[in-house]
Amino acid sequence: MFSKSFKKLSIASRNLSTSRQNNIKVAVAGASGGIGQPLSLLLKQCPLITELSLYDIVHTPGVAADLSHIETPARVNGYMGPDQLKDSFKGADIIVIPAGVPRKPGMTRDDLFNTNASIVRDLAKAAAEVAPKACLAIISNPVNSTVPIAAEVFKKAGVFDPKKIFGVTTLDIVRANTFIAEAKQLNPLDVKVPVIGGHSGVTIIPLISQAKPSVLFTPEELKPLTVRIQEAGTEVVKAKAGAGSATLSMAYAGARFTISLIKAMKGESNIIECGFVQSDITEASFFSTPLLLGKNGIDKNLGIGELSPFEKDLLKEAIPELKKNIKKGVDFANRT
Ligand SMILES: NC(=O)c1ccc[n+]([C@@H]2O[C@H](COP(=O)([O-])OP(=O)(O)OC[C@H]3O[C@@H](n4cnc5c(N)ncnc54)[C@H](O)[C@@H]3O)[C@@H](O)[C@H]2O)c1
Ligand SMILES: O=C(O)C[C@H](O)C(=O)O
Repeated sequence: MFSKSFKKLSIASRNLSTSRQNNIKVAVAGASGGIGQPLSLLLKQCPLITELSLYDIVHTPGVAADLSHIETPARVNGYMGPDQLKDSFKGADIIVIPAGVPRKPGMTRDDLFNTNASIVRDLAKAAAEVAPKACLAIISNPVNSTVPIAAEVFKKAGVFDPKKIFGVTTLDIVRANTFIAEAKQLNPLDVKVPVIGGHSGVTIIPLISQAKPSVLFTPEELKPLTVRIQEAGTEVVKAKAGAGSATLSMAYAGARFTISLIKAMKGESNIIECGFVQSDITEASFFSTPLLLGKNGIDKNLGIGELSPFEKDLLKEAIPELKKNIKKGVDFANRT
């Protein structure tokens, strides 16, 4: 009798200590927003997450109370306002940042710089202080500049690890997969298209020549398809007519990227996602490529592979714009 209950107890405590080792805390900054709320909902559904920390300058108590009733393991805590920022990030394994203003029709992503640069800088400062080993997944636009800002902040604090700061470009891949599946009548779940470069206009470079399964387009088809992928964000901004930009598809893409990071952290092999990271693959010091993810962020940058002549031209056009966007972010971080 005694030995049976002792056995039960020791199994229970073994399970508890395994689950302690397996704790994954994800913080979302901007959690009350158009992206933040559905992203937090999708993350709450992920059984691998044990703590979901929701930070925003408004409304997080309500969002957290609402999500906390969902019957999944993640404990949900809401934090509101700058006084609670560091508590929300403390101990996080991953910090996802969709904080900041979205575009309205007629605006470029770069037009968001004046507002969003300082928001990302301040969030990165807090992360560098209380969660320097966390992976950062930055969604806030302009991604081509906000990622270099966060990296500079981490460098200044002496805690920069280039394997752990990512700009989330997953939505570009999701769109490329969807549009190509539509064009070729394939199941979108079977299509995988790498999209490299950055996350705005001509810096978005879909590598359709590397699509899996392999697909063929005439030059007359390839050009408009590429432009549609590059301008898909604007397509949504126009359709929303002043009510913001992509939120639901971005929440899906952000959750996909975050859950891939978690799976890799937990030792699952062959987890590959594109991400905008510090890079020496091209002349641009930050560049998105397929990345093999591991226990500590990037295991290996998989590079750009063989480009078609059409894609080489896209790359040539993207580099000057990317370099300009990156410099703007770096200069801002060093000035302020
Ligand atoms: N990377 C991508 O592919 C991609 C896709 C879509 C949108 N975005 C970008 O994501 C950002 C957010 O878009 P959205 O539609 O969710 O906007 P939104 O306005 O609906 O939500 C933004 C949220 O950020 C919060 N916020 C503002 N300042 C903050 C601060 N200092 N700290 C914490 N939270 C703060 C706001 O209170 C709000 O809840 C925009 O910059 C948008 O351009 C990026
Ligand atoms: O287009 C935008 O402004 C938002 C986002 O970057 C997107 O690609 O949908």
